[in-house]
Amino acid sequence: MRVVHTIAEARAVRRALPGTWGFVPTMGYLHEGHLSLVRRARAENDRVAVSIFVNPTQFGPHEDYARYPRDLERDLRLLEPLGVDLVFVPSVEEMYPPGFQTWVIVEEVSRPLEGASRPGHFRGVATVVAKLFNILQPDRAYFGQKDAQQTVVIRRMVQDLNIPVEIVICPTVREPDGLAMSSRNTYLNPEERRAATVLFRALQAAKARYEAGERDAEGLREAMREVIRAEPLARIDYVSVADPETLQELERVEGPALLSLAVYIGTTRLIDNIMLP
Ligand SMILES: Nc1ncnc2c1ncn2[C@@H]1O[C@H](COP(=O)(O)OP(=O)(O)OP(=O)(O)O)[C@@H](O)[C@H]1O
Ligand SMILES: CC(C)(CO)[C@@H](O)C(=O)[O-]
Ligand code: BAL
Repeated sequence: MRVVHTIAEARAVRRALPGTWGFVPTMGYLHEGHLSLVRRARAENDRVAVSIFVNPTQFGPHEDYARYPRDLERDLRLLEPLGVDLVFVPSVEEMYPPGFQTWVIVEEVSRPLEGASRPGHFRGVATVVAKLFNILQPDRAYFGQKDAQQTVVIRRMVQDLNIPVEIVICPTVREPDGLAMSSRNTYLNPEERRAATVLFRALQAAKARYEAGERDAEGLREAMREVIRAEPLARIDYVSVADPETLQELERVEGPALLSLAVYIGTTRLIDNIMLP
């Protein structure tokens, strides 16, 4: 497993090792969700690259960039047994040298949901992912369904900019009590950790109402809100029942629907989603 910090070294390793390349972009502090992407990439490609980069341009000025958890040694220990060929760990200066001024903006699908709550977030995500694709030139890239809007934004970018990479979306890995794995779960104290199951419980409540015949999208949103309001440590940022491709809010659920939500547990903001039917 080669661990490199510069773009020149990453390109050299990529060029030296023949075969198909799978790529898993991450912000590190790896958990089983990330590792599931790496295993899938390992199974489907001759070579696997992982990037670890806490990308400052996708964080708002009042977000958690500075305190985002980082532990490179632990991450490398977790990756070593998985058969990863290349780990790319650039510095901020390597990715954004002085004079940097070019951005990738995916317009419509970046606007609602996470984009509305985190202005500029998807500009940062799309730009860094485009750069990583250009540097590593993977055949396939692996993303988690947990960040559902991110998968829509990246797919759109790849299609619109003719980037020759296949985007593979992998299922959300959960804790036994349903909480979606996230590096941000480490911010939760024990009481908040118990309360954090409210995201998955809210999604399940809406799903149950759908299965009981509810097709009014507002009825499904209300089912989520009821569960979250009953949890004193939780505060709703948004609940959504949207078209999975356009991400526009639905009035009626006649076909596939993306149920998603963002909830503050104390000061920690968590997201989750499921697809219907
Ligand atoms: N529970 C999960 N199951 C499957 N994939 C996941 C899970 N959590 C994160 N991923 C995916 O791993 C990739 C890297 O995500 P990232 O490093 O931001 O992890 P994270 O734990 O989601 O962090 P955050 O705390 O920022 O939400 C993304 O494609 C993301 O969707
Ligand atoms: C795709 C990504 C690594 C870009 O910084 C990030 O948004 C993430 O971890 O999901
Ligand atoms: N979408 C995962 C990375 C982030 O929250 O900034």
